[in-house]
Amino acid sequence: MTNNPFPSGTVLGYPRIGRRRELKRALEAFWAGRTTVEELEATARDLRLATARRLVELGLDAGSGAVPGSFSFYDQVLDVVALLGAVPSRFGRDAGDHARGSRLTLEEYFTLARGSGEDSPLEMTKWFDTNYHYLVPEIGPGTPVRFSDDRVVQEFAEARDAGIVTRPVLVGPVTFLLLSKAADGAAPDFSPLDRLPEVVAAYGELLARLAAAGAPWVQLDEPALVTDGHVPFGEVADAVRSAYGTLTAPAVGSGRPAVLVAAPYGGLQGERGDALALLAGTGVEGVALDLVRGALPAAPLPDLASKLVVAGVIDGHNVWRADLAERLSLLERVSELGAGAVAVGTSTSLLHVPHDVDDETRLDPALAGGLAFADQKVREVAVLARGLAGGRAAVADDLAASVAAVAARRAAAGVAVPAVRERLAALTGADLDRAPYAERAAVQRERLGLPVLPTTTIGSFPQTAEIRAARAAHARGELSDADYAAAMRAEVAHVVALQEELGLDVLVHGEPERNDMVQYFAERLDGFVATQHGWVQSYGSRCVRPPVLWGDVSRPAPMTVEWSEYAASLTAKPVKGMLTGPVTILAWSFVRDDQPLADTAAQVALALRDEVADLEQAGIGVVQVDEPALRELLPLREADRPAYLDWSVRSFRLATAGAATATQVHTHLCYSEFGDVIGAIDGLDADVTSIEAARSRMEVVPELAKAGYDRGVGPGVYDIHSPRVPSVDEVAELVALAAGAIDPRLVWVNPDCGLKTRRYEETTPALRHLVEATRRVREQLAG
Ligand SMILES: Nc1nc2c(c(=O)[nH]1)N[C@@H](CNc1ccc(C(=O)N[C@@H](CCC(=O)N[C@@H](CCC(=O)N[C@@H](CCC(=O)O)C(=O)O)C(=O)O)C(=O)O)cc1)CN2
Ligand code: MET
Ligand SMILES: [Zn+2]
Repeated sequence: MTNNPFPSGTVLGYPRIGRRRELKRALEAFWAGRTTVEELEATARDLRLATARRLVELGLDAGSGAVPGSFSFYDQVLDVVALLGAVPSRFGRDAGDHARGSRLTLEEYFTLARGSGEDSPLEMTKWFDTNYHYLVPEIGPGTPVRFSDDRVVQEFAEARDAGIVTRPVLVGPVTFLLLSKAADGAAPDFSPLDRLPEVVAAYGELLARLAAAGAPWVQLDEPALVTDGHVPFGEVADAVRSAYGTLTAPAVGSGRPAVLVAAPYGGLQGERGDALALLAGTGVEGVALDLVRGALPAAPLPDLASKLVVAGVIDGHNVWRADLAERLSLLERVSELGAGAVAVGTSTSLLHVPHDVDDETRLDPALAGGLAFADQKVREVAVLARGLAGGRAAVADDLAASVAAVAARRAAAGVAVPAVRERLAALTGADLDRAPYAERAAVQRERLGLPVLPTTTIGSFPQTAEIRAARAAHARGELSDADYAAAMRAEVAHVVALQEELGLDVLVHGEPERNDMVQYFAERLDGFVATQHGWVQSYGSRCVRPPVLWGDVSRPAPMTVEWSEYAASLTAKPVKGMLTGPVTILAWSFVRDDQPLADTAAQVALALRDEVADLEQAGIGVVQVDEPALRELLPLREADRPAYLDWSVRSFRLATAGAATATQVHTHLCYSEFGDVIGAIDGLDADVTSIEAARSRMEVVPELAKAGYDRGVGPGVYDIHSPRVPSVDEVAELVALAAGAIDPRLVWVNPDCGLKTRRYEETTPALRHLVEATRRVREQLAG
C-alpha cells in the first residue's frame, strides 16, 4: 500500500447519544412503553445518518471509509455479544433461534443490559481508564457462539444508500474475550480465550458480508493490547496471531474489507511485550496508534512498510484545543517510521467528549476558544491532514490560530493563582497524618454510641422527577432561589424522616440538591466551569456533564454545610456529611494538561479539607469522602501504578487528615476490581470504608482481612444497579458472611452504592430488609 486511503484523516468513533441526547430520550421512552420499537429504530436511523452527514460536513471523505460507523443502542461490547448470539443460559434464549443464527430482538438485547424480573443483567464495569461502562460478557465452554446479527451490515448499507461509505467499528475479538468473564459453572481452568476460534469464525462471516455490501474497511478495536492485564503477554500474543492470521488469510470467503486494528488508551509497546511488532507481523492492513497517551515507536518497523498507520495525534479523551503546529511535527516523525501510508486520526473514539463547543453559549469566550469537543476535533484532524499532504504553508493560518489559542489558555487569569500555589508549597508530611486509629476509634465510639453492625446508606436517595423538574425550573429562572432551596429542604426532611422510621443508625441528607456528585462541587469551586450541553454517555442512556477544570482550584465559600446542618437539626442520630474526593473529582472532569495531575489533585484536596473543617464546626461528627474513581484512574501499565497510587492516596489524606480525632471519616468505593488497590485502600487511613461487594458475595472482605486491614468496613449488601429488592434472608446471609470473614466489630451494613438512580418503590422495602437482616445477625452474634 502506498496511497493513503483516508486523505481527509479519520476519527476512531463519534458520540452516539445525540447532540441533544436524542438517543437517551428515545431509549427511555421505549423502555417506559411510551413508544414502539419501530419508533426507536427510526430515531436511531435518523441519528446515524445525521452523524455521518455531519462528519462529512466537518471534513471527512464520504467515499473511502473515513467516516466511522460507531453507533450502538447501548454498548459496543454488548453489540458483540449480540453479533455472536452469546447469550448466557439464564436468559432462556430459544436454542432454535440461536441455531438458525437469527438476530436478537431489541427487547432481548436490552434485557441483557438491564435485566428483567428476577434475571440479573450482565455486570457493568469501567471501560479501561474511562468513566464509560461496558457490559461484561459471560462466556463458558457451552455458551452459544455463531454469527447471529447483521445489524452492522445493515447500518453500512443504510449509509451507503445515503451516499456515505462508512467504516464499521467493532470491538475486536481478542479484547472482547479478554474483557469477558468465565460463565458461572465453567471449570476453573477454562478461559474465555479458549473460544477464540469460534468467535473469529463469526467475525470472518461478518467481514465477508461487509465485503459483499461494498465496505472497503472495517475497524476492530483492541485496547486490551495497551494494558498489562491478568493474562500473560504470551497468551495474548498467541491470540492476536491466531485471530488476525485467520481473519486476513486469503482463504476466508469471497473477500473482505481491509482491516484496521485500533489501539486506543495507550501505547502498544509495553514492558511485557511489543504488541505493535506483533500486529505489524499479521496480515492486517492498518494499525491505529494512540500518540497522545502512547509514545512514538523508537525505531522504524520494517513490517509496517505495507501498512497504513492511523496516527492518533488528536486527543479523543480530553477537550483542549491542540497545538496543531506541534502535532504536525509529530506527524512528520510518524512518517519516518517507514509505514506504507500515514493518515491523521484521533487517539481514541470521540465517545468521551461532548458534541460541540459552539453549543456552549454561556462560556467565557476566552475559555471557549481553548476548547475542542468532538466536532472541533474532526476539524482539527482535517486541518492536519491537509497540512500533512500539502505542507505547512497550506494550513498556515490554522496552525497559527491554534498556537495562539493554546498560548492564551496557558496565560489566562486564574490559571496560576499565587495564593493557591503558596499554600500547596507550604504543606508538610504532618498535614497527611491523623492520630493513630486505635485512639480515634475509642474517641469516636464514645461520641457516636453506635450498635454493633451499624447501618447506613452511601449518601444519595432517589432523584425523583419532581427534584429534577424543580432544578430545571430553577435553572430556567422559573423557580426562585428561595423556592428551590425550600423544595430541596423539604426533600431533606422527608429523607431524614424516612431513615428514622426505617431505623438506620447513621443518617444522610440524601443529596437532592446535587445534579451530580462531581458537577455540584465543580459549580462551587473556582478553577472549574460547567457546560450546558456537554453530555457524555456513561452507560446505556445515562449521561454526565463532566466539568472543565481549567485553572488553579480554590473554594470561595462552604459548599455543603447548610444541607448537612439542616439534616442534623431534624434528628438526634448522627448525620454523615457527604463530599466527593479529589481523585474522583479529577477523574470525572476534563482536567488541565499543563501541570502534573498530582498537583491538581492536591489543590482540590485543600478545598475539601476546608469543607471538612467547616462541617466539623457545624457539629457534624461523621464525614464521608467518596472515591469511587480511585480504581478507575489506575494506570493501564504496571510500571506507572506505584506513582499513581502514591499521589492519589496522598490527595485523599490531604483532604481528610485535618479532621479531629473525634470525627469519623468514611470513604466509599465502587465499580472496582479491588485486588489491585487493596494496599491503597488501607493507605487512605479512613475510619470506615464502604465498598461494592454484593455481586461478588463479599469476597473483598477476606481479602482486606488478609492484607491486615483493621478499620471499619461496609461491604455493600445489595446491588443498587438493579430494581430488584433483596430479601431479608439474602441480606442476612451476606452480613453474616462479612461478620465471619473479619472482626465483626469492624463491620458496617450498607448498600453497594448511592440510591439516586432508584425509585422509592424499591428503595424503601430494600432498606427495610437491610435493617431487619442486621437485627437478626446482631441477635445471632449476641446469642
Ligand atoms: N459524573 C459521574 N460519573 C459517574 C457517576 C456519577 O454519579 N457521576 N456514577 C457512576 C455511574 N454513572 C452514572 C452516570 C450518570 C448517572 C445519571 O443518573 N445521570 C443522569 C443525569 C444526572 C444529571 O446531571 N442530572 C441533572 C440534569 C437532569 C436532566 O437531564 N434534566 C432534564 C430536565 C428535567 C426536567 O425538566 O424534568 C434536561 O436537562 O433535559 C439534574 O438533576 O439537574 C441521566 O443520565 O439522566 C448515574 C450514574 C460512575 N460514574
Ligand atoms: N455519595 C454518592 C451517592 O450516594 C456516592 C456514589 S458513588 C458513584 O450517590
Ligand atoms: Zn458508589
